[in-house]
Amino acid sequence: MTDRPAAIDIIHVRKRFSGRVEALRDVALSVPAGEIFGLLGPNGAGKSTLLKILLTIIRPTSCKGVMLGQPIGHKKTLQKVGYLPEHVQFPEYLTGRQVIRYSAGLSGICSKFCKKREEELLGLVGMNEWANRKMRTYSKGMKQRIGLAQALVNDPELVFLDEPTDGVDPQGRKEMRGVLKSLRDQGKTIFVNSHLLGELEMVCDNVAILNQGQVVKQGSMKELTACDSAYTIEFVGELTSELKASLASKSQIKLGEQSLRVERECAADIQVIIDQLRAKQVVIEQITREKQSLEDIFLETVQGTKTGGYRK
Ligand SMILES: Nc1ncnc2c1ncn2[C@@H]1O[C@H](COP(=O)(O)OP(=O)(O)OP(=O)(O)O)[C@@H](O)[C@H]1O
Repeated sequence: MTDRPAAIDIIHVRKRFSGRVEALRDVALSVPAGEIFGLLGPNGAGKSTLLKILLTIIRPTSCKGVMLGQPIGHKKTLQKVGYLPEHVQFPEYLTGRQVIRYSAGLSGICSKFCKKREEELLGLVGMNEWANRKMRTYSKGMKQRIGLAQALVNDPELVFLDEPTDGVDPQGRKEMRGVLKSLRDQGKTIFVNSHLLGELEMVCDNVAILNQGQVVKQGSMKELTACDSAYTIEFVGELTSELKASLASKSQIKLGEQSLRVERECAADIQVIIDQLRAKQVVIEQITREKQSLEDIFLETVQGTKTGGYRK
């Protein structure tokens, strides 16, 4: 986690539903302000329940902490918050533009500013062209885009997005990532719930993994994915048998056909290895840092399985 002040800092969050389902068991989370935070977890982990507690949609069994400097549940703070629910539904007889206008009205935005805001938001989510068509004619991805626009209508400091890219095509997902990054650049905090790990990996600064109602891992994307890292040096040319033997003698170095994999503990030796290769006129094509994918970390944490690393 970074040293930024927390937009959300919570401890002892518990939720037991009446059917005795323990959806959250003593959750503690810290979400740095001005960053993109991803909450991931398998189905039923408790992600939506946590979001709904923060938004006061459901009552926690216990919850301590603050959101935007105020205790959780402080109603006025919610005026600075935006929310895109999972499976968002809007009246089918409204157009996309009308949905945004309606949300602006609910947020108390005066009609003078409403028109300008409407245009800005439609542009931001790429829906200008279809703004005057009715919701019933929209694809799932288009509905999600309008859902995102309505979540931003009050220019929130903190935005909660529950599965925002559900049903959105690859182009739309790319655009959505662009929107999230531009919101972060404006200093906003974005809290995304998702099980699309690849999506989160591309956009999040920090993540937490929730499993069976408990946070099982939390940290910056950089810290988490850097574990087990190694370097791969790709080269063109023949290694002399003497150099091969010298490299192979080190257990942290694995020699491939035209590549070398150097474990992280041996990273300080990389410069020496590069010098050795160059001295033998071996051309170095590229040096890449290997890291764990979010999927590896997720599977390792949640299921105790591992699928192997990938390069970046
Ligand atoms: N209103 C409710 N009454 C009883 N149990 C509930 C209620 N809402 C959720 N639950 C249960 O709480 C647990 C957590 O559900 P939640 O919807 O928060 O999970 P999730 O991580 O968001 O899952 P998904 O990824 O499938 O959306 C699940 O076991 C769910 O069945």
